[in-house]
Amino acid sequence: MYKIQTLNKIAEKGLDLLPHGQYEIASEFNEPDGIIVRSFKMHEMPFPISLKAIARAGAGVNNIPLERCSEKGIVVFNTPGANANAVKELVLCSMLLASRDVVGGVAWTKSLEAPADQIPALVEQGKANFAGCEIKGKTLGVVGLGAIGALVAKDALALGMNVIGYDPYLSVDGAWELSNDVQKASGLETLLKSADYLTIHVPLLPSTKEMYNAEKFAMMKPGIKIMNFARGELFKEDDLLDALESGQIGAYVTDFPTTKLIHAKGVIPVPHLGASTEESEENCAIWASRQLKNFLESGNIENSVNFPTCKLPMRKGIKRLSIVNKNIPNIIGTVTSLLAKEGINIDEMINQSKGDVAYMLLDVQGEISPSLIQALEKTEGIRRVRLILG
Ligand SMILES: NC(=O)C1=CN([C@@H]2O[C@H](COP(=O)(O)OP(=O)(O)OC[C@H]3O[C@@H](n4cnc5c(N)ncnc54)[C@H](O)[C@@H]3O)[C@@H](O)[C@H]2O)C=CC1
Ligand SMILES: O=C(O)C(=O)COP(=O)(O)O
Repeated sequence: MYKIQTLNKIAEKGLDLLPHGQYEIASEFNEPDGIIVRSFKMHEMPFPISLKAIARAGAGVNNIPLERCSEKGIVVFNTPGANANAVKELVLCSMLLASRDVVGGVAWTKSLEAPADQIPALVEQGKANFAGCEIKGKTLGVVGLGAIGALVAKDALALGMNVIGYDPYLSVDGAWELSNDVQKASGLETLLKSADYLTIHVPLLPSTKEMYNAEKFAMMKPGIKIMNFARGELFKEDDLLDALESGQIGAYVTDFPTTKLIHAKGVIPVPHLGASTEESEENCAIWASRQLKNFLESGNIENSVNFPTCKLPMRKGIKRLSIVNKNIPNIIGTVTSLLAKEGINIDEMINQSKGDVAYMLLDVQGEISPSLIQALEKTEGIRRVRLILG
């Protein structure tokens, strides 16, 4: 029986893929085999030895201590793309909210207290306070052209905007997805100088933290409208507040409100709703559950954040060793000689590495004794050994 701990509410359609009798699912476990999480912050959480994998039902993994997971042989998955349409739709909506003061206008209308026959006249008198501009013909800068950025770029073109994009690490698949009509910025500065609207879709990493600061704001067109549905920490908050106050930034729609931002001039705070649609929650939960199930039952890894892709076909009756190790010389030799000493034959094997982490799967014939597992576990550089029976 595999124990799966859910740290956030996870859509039932995903959890239903983990059959009762084989999986036990609860929000609290002392020794879970796997965790499914959304935005719960896991940095302070201790990880028991039983924990083999974490599936993030979503894209951003900055809430997960990836380095500690790799050191402990815990595989982390995410589901980039599964919630991209939901975020894209809210970004498009936010671009309109930043252009037309619908938020202020609705609040003002709801505050009107007058006899019913006077409301239409009051509305006509007051509406001039909420007028705005159109997005057609304006230039949208999209930073990060992955799952979300590419969708936003495509739909902004369809709405008649000029779109300029920047992503120095764009994958080949990502490049195929991208419309030819998106202008490719030669550098971030070029994009920042030409954009009337800016939307950011990059992960929060040490290299992207507070990347948007006073120096960058000074490059932008005065009054630029910014949408941040990526992560709040991408912006240096005090610089942002100054730029909003001075009007250098005209509007800032953020999915990551903070105490200081909520009431600041030009801010439209959204309570982290980017991925909160029924469709996206189900997609993410289904994808996360599938990845976790596949890994626990076969040892196969696909689309992990901290591990290489590594898979062998799974068959009934197979005896498989799944071994996580440090990516250092001689481990494969040590493993194969330990197996040979016990008369274990290797039918098939695969070894892959990603940075400091390496992973191997060995389909074997022969008796795998607890003492052999212990000997493997004691080998220097080996972080985790698991026997999987097909
Ligand atoms: N508000 C919400 O509810 C949601 C927020 N997000 C956030 O949006 C981010 C992006 O999500 P996806 O598009 O699904 O991820 P993705 O992995 O498909 O795309 C990210 C893109 O950013 C690019 N990139 C990385 N560093 C960059 C840099 N310094 N400059 C320019 N481009 C850079 C990568 O090459 C990649 O193409 C996530 O990491 C997450 O933080 C994602 C989903 C929901
Ligand atoms: O997928 C992401 O990166 C998100 O920010 C979505 O977060 P959530 O799953 O809605 O808590």
